[in-house]
Amino acid sequence: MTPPARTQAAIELLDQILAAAREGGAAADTLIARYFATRRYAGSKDRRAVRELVYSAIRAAGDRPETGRSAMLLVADADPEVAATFDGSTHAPAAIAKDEPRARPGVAPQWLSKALRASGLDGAALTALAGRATLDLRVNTVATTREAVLAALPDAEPTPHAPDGIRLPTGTNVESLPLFNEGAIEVQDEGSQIVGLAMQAKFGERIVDLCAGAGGKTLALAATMQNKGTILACDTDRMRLSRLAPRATRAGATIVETTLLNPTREREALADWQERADGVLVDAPCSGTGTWRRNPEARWRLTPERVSRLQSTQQHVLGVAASLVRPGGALVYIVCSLLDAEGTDQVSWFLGAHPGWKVEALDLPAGAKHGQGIRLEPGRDGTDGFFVARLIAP
Ligand SMILES: C[S@@+](CC[C@H](N)C(=O)[O-])C[C@H]1O[C@@H](n2cnc3c(N)ncnc32)[C@H](O)[C@@H]1O
Repeated sequence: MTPPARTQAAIELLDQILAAAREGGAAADTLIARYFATRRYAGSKDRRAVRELVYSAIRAAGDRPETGRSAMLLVADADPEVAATFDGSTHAPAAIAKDEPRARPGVAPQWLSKALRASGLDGAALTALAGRATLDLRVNTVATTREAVLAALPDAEPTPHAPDGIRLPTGTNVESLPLFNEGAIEVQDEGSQIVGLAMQAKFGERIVDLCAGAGGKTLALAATMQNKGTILACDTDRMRLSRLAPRATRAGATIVETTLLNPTREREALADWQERADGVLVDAPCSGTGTWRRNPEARWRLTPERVSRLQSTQQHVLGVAASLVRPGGALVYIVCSLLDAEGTDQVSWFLGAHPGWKVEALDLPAGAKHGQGIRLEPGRDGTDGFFVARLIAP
């Protein structure tokens, strides 16, 4: 593909991504994969270049743009080489017209930037939310050591904060590495590894991972527990939860059981666990404002109504979790969001609704105190954004 044809392909893809953001359709990565599945003439360099253009345009536009072209013009404004590809030739975008409208540049839609500022993020800390993510993995210490993995992977380096983390060059095909297939490594952002440490899971304990999804944090807990004890991994999403069992098998995490929950009827399925868990992890469904480095188009999908619905779900899940914790046991609340409405405010709500519970101070390898817990920020900590708090039952 010629450089102008790559720009045109990126514009077409952006139009599809915008439509999906408006209508709740597929994620950008899925749309990019589908686009190239039917365009065999595009080689790997073309795909990489188009993908890079698409993501640069997504990162540049704060509000959801009207058209893909208006977003790509932001990239052209910053890069003369891209501007030169708007030459009107065959398969190229039309020449840029004088005063042609651009998408609004910015970190996020205005209502969201305002809410993030009110949550204490401004300037570089705000801009970093839509920056670029590193490729981090967690070493499965049940199977091996970080030193052994670093010795086997010359391109890898230790992550700066997480004790079992390694970092690989972005774009590394992790699934093709023998260590991955042997269960020695799992892709997991360094921030996700760090907030999981707040559970302080110990050898032999009984832990519930209430919102386990495909088990990213479940597997880390199993490793911390040296694969001794019990972890009950639950979720309401059958598809996500079904991905956990094969991952656990690969990692040799034999202490993990799974339970599919019916939303609003979780307590029936968890009747045997009432007040019996040493710890309950609530990695709650959230707006994901801390993960825009990976899904920058998620900024265009969020609405105030959606945040408010998520807050209700978070409170509901926190209530279910509280009923499972034994007296003196711990509830760890995590969101990959930097909005106080989903983080520290939810802890305040919980303390008001559950008399006798106390917040316990956390000492984690990164992050800083924020309200009732600890916050990790992409700008300061180089991780995805997270809020985490640890609560102790009366
Ligand atoms: C942030 S994700 C979990 C990610 C996962 N813990 C990890 O480390 O990869 C939140 C999960 O909560 C689940 N969820 C939503 N409502 C729930 C409910 N009422 N009970 C349990 N899980 C729920 C979602 O399906 C989603 O998988």
